[in-house]
Amino acid sequence: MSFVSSIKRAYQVVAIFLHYGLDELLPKKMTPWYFRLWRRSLFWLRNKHKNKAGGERLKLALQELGPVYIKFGQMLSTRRDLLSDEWAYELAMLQDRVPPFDSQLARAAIEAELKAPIESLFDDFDDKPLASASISQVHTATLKSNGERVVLKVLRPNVEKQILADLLLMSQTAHLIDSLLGSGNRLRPAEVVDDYRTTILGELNLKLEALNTVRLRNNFLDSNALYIPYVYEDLCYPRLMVMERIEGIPVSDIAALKAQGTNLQRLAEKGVELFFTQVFRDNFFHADMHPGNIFVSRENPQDPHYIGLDCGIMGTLSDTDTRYLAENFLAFFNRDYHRIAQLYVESGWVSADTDMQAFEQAVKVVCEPMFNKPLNQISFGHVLLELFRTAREFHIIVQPQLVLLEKTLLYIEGLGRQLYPQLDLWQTAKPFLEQWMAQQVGPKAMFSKAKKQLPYWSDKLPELPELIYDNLKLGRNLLGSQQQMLDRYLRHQQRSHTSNYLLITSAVLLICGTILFTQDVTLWGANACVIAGAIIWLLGWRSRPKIRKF
Ligand SMILES: Nc1ncnc2c1ncn2[C@@H]1O[C@H](COP(=O)(O)OP(=O)(O)OP(=O)(O)O)[C@@H](O)[C@H]1O
Repeated sequence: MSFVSSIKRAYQVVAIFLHYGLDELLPKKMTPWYFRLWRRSLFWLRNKHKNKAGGERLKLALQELGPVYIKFGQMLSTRRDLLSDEWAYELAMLQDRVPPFDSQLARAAIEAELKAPIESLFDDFDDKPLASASISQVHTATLKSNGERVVLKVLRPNVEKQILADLLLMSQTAHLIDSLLGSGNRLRPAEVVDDYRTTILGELNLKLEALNTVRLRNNFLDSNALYIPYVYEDLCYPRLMVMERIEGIPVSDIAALKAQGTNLQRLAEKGVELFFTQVFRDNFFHADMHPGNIFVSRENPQDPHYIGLDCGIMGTLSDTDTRYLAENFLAFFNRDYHRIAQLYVESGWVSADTDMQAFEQAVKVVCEPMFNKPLNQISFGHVLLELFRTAREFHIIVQPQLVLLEKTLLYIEGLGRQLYPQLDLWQTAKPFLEQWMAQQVGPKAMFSKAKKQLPYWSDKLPELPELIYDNLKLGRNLLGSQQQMLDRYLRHQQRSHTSNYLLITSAVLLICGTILFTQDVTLWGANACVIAGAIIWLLGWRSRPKIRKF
């Protein structure tokens, strides 16, 4: 995007914000005189939606700004602890109720990927979209080959271009703010935008999303907590994905869940279990768990299960990070901030020269007010966020995967508390984490790790005699060539000694000859010394070893 179009887009963003009067929603203390002056200088951009409530205005503004802002709104909608119910409800509407795009464009995009007419593979393709979301649009159809009801998810036209342009603008603004705030600022908007960039770009390849969906589905095939729809892999492309159509109640529709008598406590607890299972058992977690992607099955309301969609953004952690994260949770649940600070160092998240006492003190400042509350009132996602922020002050670069995880925890927690406000994350998570830790250390863990390696060894075992023979042969050849090298080296050393000895002798004789010449004592003696010195020098020179590699 050129500089001019960047400026144009920046103006558009500001204009939309002001047209929806979002500046009026800022608290007075956040609007210093220069902000008010700047606002007045843009007097022609008036609030055109005075009659609408704040939440609705924010929703409409984000919607008009496009996918990048819509996703941001979705992220916000889960934070019921930060937003009023009315605002959260409005932002939750962003999830799958974005105005649809022309179905002819959708048809053209689908057929371009399939390289065939829709009717050749599907019956009853519905031109009216089932849902129209920020990145894609979803149409229903029936698969000709097996008569199954499916959905076709197709990317919005030009969505990549729009997203990249917006990200560039966001990143330019963030860098500008960064440099205005100086190096000591806690906000680091550029870092936030970079994280967000990685996340949102991952959503733009539906082929990748299809692969993620298959992997997550396989992890939960036998689960009574999560169902992931079947994906028709051979009908998936970068801009198109075909999968089983699911039926369920959107998790944010609490009224419908209550109406069918869903056990909300069980549902909230299952959400927490799912988070820990994905992170610790599978090390592959859904990192975009906003309510628009989660449905609840209508079957068995007393022991309900979730249905998960949209696996565009998935996270994984390294083994070490997973282990330290688990310990971190346990230390946190045990209210041991000394251990928390220590774990940051042990895990390598903090450099060894960090002022540990100061860091521990900072961790204490974050954790102590939390520890005074009952566990069911603590937001763990929020605490983790604060810990990462503290870590940043100590120049710790928190890896994007951990940030992704922290956001997921925020979602899960927001969702869980929305379903069941008394949700005690600790009671639900503790047994899981303790069991996991027990599996990681001790003889049982060693045994299970050895068991994990078993298929590898059973695969390699038949090759073992051949490998031993090859290695012995290699060893023998190596020994032979080493012996040759040693002989050559010794000969070289010997020649070098002889040559040095002769050259030194010749130098002595030449010096003696020169002295005898100057003394005018015996001319024949001086001549003999010089001649002998010259001959010996020649011999020494000739016997020099040649420079060679061994
Ligand atoms: N397999 C499916 N069966 C039934 N409905 C589906 C299915 N997949 C998607 N949908 C509907 O389409 C909506 C959008 O799908 P999805 O979340 O995958 O799209 P998206 O563009 O990635 O959206 P966002 O990024 O806003 O989450 C879902 O909220 C759901 O209502």
